[in-house]
Amino acid sequence: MNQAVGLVGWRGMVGSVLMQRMRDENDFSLFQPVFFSTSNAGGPAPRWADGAAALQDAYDIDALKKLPIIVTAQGGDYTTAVYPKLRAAGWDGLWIDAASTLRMKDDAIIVLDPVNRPVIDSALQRGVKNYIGGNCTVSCMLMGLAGLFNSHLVDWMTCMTYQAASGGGAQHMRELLTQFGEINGAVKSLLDDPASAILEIDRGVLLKQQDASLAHDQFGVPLGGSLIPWIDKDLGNGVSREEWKAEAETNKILGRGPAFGTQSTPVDGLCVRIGAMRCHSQALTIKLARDVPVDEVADIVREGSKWARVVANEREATMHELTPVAVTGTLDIPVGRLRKMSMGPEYLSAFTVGDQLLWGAAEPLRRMLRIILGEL
Ligand SMILES: NC(=O)C1=CN([C@@H]2O[C@H](COP(=O)(O)OP(=O)(O)OC[C@H]3O[C@@H](n4cnc5c(N)ncnc54)[C@H](OP(=O)(O)O)[C@@H]3O)[C@@H](O)[C@H]2O)C=CC1
Ligand SMILES: N[C@@H](CC(=O)OP(=O)(O)O)C(=O)O
Repeated sequence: MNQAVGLVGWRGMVGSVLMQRMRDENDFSLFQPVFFSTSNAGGPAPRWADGAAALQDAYDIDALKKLPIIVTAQGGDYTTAVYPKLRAAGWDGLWIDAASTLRMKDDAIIVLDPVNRPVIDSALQRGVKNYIGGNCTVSCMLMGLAGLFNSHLVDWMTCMTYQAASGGGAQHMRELLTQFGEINGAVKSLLDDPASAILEIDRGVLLKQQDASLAHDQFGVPLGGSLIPWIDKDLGNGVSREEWKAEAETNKILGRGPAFGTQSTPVDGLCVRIGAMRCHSQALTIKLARDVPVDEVADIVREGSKWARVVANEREATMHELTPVAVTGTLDIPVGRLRKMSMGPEYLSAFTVGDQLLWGAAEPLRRMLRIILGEL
């Protein structure tokens, strides 16, 4: 019989995308799933999981302990509450997790195998037990630029992000759409009248955005028709936690930095929430280690991973291929706007887009499970 694998958080937003990808790729033929729930122990397993037993209690350490592998997309609070107890109870299994809680721990690897398979393989050989998905923005960026990083062509990089509502979770996506709807409703009669003045419509929009009644429980402020240049916690030094992750996680994924006896590659920028649904986009300035012609850069990007796709730096291609609308629901990571900047021949601009629920969350986890099962 196949190995048993515990699945926690399978019905959440990230978990649902993960389950769909696993079904699409026939992953369930490789293991016996044991489904857990934090809210409905004893309830039925998902309808599509033929023959799976009833849901087990995701807080039951004895039940979890029986599994050699646990995959969780339940969230950081769950990991914080359960993981230490499980290890304290002597559990020696493999923990695959979407949450950031354990990411930077010394005994954890950040998984993004198309970029860092050697780091993963070496960890498995050493007996490392914790394999954690990276921050969505970092993972999507590296899936696009793996070629340049792994060729040691990046001296430093700035990333200015345009992050989707989904990064905050399902309720944030709903709130964004509710805001758009409320704003539209506030000026609908004016919009329907071709003779109305645009500045009157604009005033109506602003009034609604500034109205305390506009839905804002999740974001705290209006996002529809606006943006929020701060994501995640305030580290107290002018840097947001999302911005801090860029350098910390990029280097850890690549196996670089003092912990690996090498220098870190500086990666820094500003992280901004915008009104996109589930694709994170990033404008990058890359200081190349040497002057590499743009067509060579394009080849290196293309060869960096099977999913990186170079978009010609032309208006039509950019408008149709380098947007959240074009990328949502696909594993493609388009990289475009490749050109040398006026600062000099070693300064390269790039723009990339990635579905943050796929490469940014679910895909690295299911691939890690396949690696462990010897199927990738
Ligand atoms: N959102 C994102 O973009 C990313 C999130 N992550 C990480 O993944 C983890 C999970 O995030 P996310 O999937 O957004 O969280 P969700 O809030 O969508 O799901 C988490 C859990 O909430 C419970 N839940 C309660 N009500 C519902 C409902 N109506 N529908 C579905 N589930 C419900 C489920 O647990 P139960 O079945 O036990 O009741 C579910 O597993 C977090 O740690 C996050 O940091 C990582 C990368 C990106
Ligand atoms: N913080 C990310 C989403 C996320 O879950 O990131 P992390 O896995 O690093 O906590 C965003 O808001 O877009």
